Amino acid sequence: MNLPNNYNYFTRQEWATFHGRNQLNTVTADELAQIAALNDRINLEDVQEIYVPLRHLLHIYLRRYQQLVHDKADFMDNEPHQTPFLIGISGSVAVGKSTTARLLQLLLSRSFTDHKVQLITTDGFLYPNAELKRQGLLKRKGFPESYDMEHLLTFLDQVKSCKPQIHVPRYSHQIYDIIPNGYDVVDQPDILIVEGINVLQLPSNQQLYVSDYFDFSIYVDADPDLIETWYLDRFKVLLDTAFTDPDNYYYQYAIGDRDDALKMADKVWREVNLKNLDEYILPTRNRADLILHKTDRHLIDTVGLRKY
Ligand SMILES: Nc1ncnc2c1ncn2[C@@H]1O[C@H](COP(=O)(O)OP(=O)(O)OP(=O)(O)O)[C@@H](O)[C@H]1O
Ligand SMILES: CC(C)(CO)[C@@H](O)C(=O)NCCC(=O)O
Repeated sequence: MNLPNNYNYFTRQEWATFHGRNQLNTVTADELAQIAALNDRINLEDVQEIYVPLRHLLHIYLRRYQQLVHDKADFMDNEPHQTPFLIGISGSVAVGKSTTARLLQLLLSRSFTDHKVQLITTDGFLYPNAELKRQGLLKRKGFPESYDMEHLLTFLDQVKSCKPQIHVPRYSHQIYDIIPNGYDVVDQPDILIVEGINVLQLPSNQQLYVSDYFDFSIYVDADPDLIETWYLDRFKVLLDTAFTDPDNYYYQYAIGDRDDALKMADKVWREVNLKNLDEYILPTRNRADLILHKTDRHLIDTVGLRKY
C-alpha cells in the first residue's frame, strides 16, 4: 500500500474507538435492517466500526461549518441563511462509491432528523451517448472530457446558493446512457452528498474547481486488481438481469457467449476504467479529507484522516 504521507492512518481497530460518547455511537437494529436491504453484501461490522465513527466526525465538521456560516453572516452584519453542507465521495469506477454514499445518506438522515439529506451522482453530468459519439468520445466515457463540467459547476453553485427545485439529469447503467427526460430534483437540502469519479477533479476554467464546493470529501480506495474483480462481478450481475430485457444495454452480451462477454468487459476495464483511475482519479486522492481503504470483500482495513 502506497498511501500519501499527509494523513494520520488508523487501523480498523483504532478507528472503531472514535465513536464519541453521545447518542450517535450505535446503530439501531432498524438501521441495520435498512442497510441490509440496501445491499445485502455489506459487512455490518463495517457499519459499527467504520461508519459510526465517520458519522461522529461528520457531525463535528457540520457543527463547525454551521457555526462559521453564522459567524461570517454576523461579521458582515447580515442575517445568516442556510447553506448546504456538501460531502464529496470519489474513487475508481466500481470501488463502491454509490454504496458508501447511500449508506452515509441513510445514517445521516436517521441521526439528524431535522436535516434534509440528499444524494446525487455526477454520472448524470456525462454527455449523452449521441453527443459522445459526435465528439468521438464513446471510448472515453468517465474521462474528464466526457462530462459537461460547466453544467456540474453551475449545479454546485446553485446548490450552494440554495436555489429551489434544481433538476439533475440521470444516468442509467442499464441503458448505458443519460435517461431522456429523466431527472432528480435537488431541493434545498441541509446536506448534499455528491458521488462520482470526478468530484475531486479538474478546473473547467481557471477560477473554480469542482472540489472547491465540498465541505468534506472522502476517497474510497483499493488495490486495482481487487477493483477489477468487483467490476467483473458487477458486470456478471448486470448480465444476469439483462437477458429478459432487449432494451438493456447488456442484453446483447447476455444472450451471447458468456466468456466472450467477460473478455470484452475485462478489456473495457483495462483500456478505459483502469487507465482513467491511473491518469485522472488516483492523482486526486490526496485532496480528500478522508481515505477509506478496502481489502478483500470490500472490508475496510485502514482509514486515513488528512492532517493538512
Ligand atoms: N461495502 C460493500 N460490500 C459488498 N459489496 C459492495 C460494497 N460496496 C460495493 N459493493 C459492490 O461492488 C460493486 C461496485 O459498487 P458500486 O456500484 O457502489 O460502485 P461505484 O464506485 O459507485 O461504481 P460506478 O462508478 O461505476 O458507479 C457493486 O456490485 C456493489 O454491490
Ligand atoms: C458511468 C461511469 C463512467 C462511472 O460510473 C462508468 O460506470 C462507465 O460506464 N465507464 C465506461 C466504461 C465501462 O463501460 O465500464
